Amino acid sequence: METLVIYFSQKGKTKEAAGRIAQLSGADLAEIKTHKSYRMSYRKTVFTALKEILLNERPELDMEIPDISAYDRILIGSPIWCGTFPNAVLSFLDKVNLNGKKAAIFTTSGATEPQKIAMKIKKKYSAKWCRPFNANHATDENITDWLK
Ligand SMILES: Cc1cc2nc3c(=O)[nH]c(=O)nc-3n(C[C@H](O)[C@H](O)[C@H](O)COP(=O)(O)O)c2cc1C
Repeated sequence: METLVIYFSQKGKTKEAAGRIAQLSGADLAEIKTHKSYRMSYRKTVFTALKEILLNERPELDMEIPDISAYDRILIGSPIWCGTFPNAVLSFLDKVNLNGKKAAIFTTSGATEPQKIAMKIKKKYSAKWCRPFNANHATDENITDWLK
């Protein structure tokens, strides 16, 4: 099965999880990059994230959109910001067609679990959605189990 792991990460935790998931699944790995930089303090990130959520913004992407048609399975990784996905991830999801693809989300967070976000994403974007995965403290065994 051809798999793409695509992730957004501000501080590197999701990036690290994405790298391990890609390695263990033999997937291609790509990063969601935005024109605007999120290199900012925690406080400013909270402010920025809330503004983007409230205004339903879609930060402009600064990346080549991978050719989704080349993949059977898309694994989307993201930190949880203010209980949801950073809007940059929605900018990406708006640009691709996951219809008919197996897809799943994985998250890193302080504590929030990915299930509620997964429900929201499932309602908005059509795909064959699989079980979401909390990548906080995930061992290789946890990842391999999830990938089955
Ligand atoms: C703006 C902002 C909002 C956050 N909101 C939440 C939250 O609602 N729930 C939670 O458990 N963690 C929250 N966190 C913590 C991040 O999800 C966590 O640190 C994540 O692993 C960061 O991933 P990264 O290193 O890939 O950027 C938030 C962090 C930031 C910067």
